[in-house]
Amino acid sequence: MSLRGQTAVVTGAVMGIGRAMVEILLQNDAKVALLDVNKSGGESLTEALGKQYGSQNVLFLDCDVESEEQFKAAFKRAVDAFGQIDIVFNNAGILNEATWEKTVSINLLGVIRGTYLALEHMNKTHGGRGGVIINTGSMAGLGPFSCCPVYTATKHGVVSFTRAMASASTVSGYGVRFNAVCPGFVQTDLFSNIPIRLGQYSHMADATAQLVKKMGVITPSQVAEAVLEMVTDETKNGEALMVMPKGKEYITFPNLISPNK
Ligand SMILES: NC(=O)C1=CN([C@@H]2O[C@H](COP(=O)(O)OP(=O)(O)OC[C@H]3O[C@@H](n4cnc5c(N)ncnc54)[C@H](O)[C@@H]3O)[C@@H](O)[C@H]2O)C=CC1
Ligand SMILES: CCCCCC(=O)/C=C/C=C\C/C=C\C/C=C\CCCC(=O)O
Repeated sequence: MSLRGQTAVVTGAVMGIGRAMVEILLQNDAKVALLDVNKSGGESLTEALGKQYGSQNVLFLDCDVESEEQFKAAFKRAVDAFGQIDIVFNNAGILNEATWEKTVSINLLGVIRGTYLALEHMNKTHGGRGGVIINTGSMAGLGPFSCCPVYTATKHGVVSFTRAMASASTVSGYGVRFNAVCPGFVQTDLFSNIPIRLGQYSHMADATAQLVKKMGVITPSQVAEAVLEMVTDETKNGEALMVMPKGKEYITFPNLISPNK
């Protein structure tokens, strides 16, 4: 499937799931702006990707999603370089229950900030040409993950925000689809040094390791393939797609509130 002529912005693009998404977008002929706080890693990755996919198709932008100023400037530079933005993957996230305010700031506020800034360029009611925004949730955004209450709260926030924005977009005619990807355990850097990341809940690390053994672990590429499906399938809006070793599943939620009823 070709995304030729389409431009994507990916946050948390240098490692893990974000990096896998960058690669699958480039393999499908999109142009990609990589946003990350890891400047040296981002520059060397972009140089390598430029050699493989063409330097005109890939751009690194040093950007902390906690900073409105840096994020706004990064979107502007992506538009200046590529002409428009069609696909946004708000993916940057951390797991740290000790620095829990930062976890909220990156995982939830960063996604909201990235969504609103993206809409400034994509919203059809403001001269944009529409597109799709995918936000990274987690299985922890669908049910409680007891060793990480704050991380769980941020991911529930991401899933709910995404679904509410999908509905708002439909009602308001933004022409932008919104979906959340909800992976189980993924083999990335975030999945290392667990006791430190759990802070006051580090005593639950062993019990969680049992859960990991039971549920299994997936690769970043498996997540990227699931995200690509929601990018390209124009029928998908307001979805939360769970990605697990046993496969993918679109989650059915109770229909408690609908503006159309
Ligand atoms: N690894 C896992 O088991 C799972 C991860 N997730 C979510 O997937 C997303 C990506 O996580 P991973 O790839 O696993 O992590 P990772 O640690 O491998 O990669 C995260 C990337 O985000 C960047 N980043 C961190 N803070 C940033 C900031 N303030 N601004 C911009 N970039 C920043 C890092 O430099 C890094 O390149 C996160 O939202 C995470 O919560 C969801 C489910 C499972
Ligand atoms: C069921 C909820 C899945 C949520 C996944 C998620 O968003 C992030 C998970 C990140 C880390 C997992 C946290 C604790 C894992 C505990 C031990 C890991 C043991 C690793 C090992 O080497 O076996």
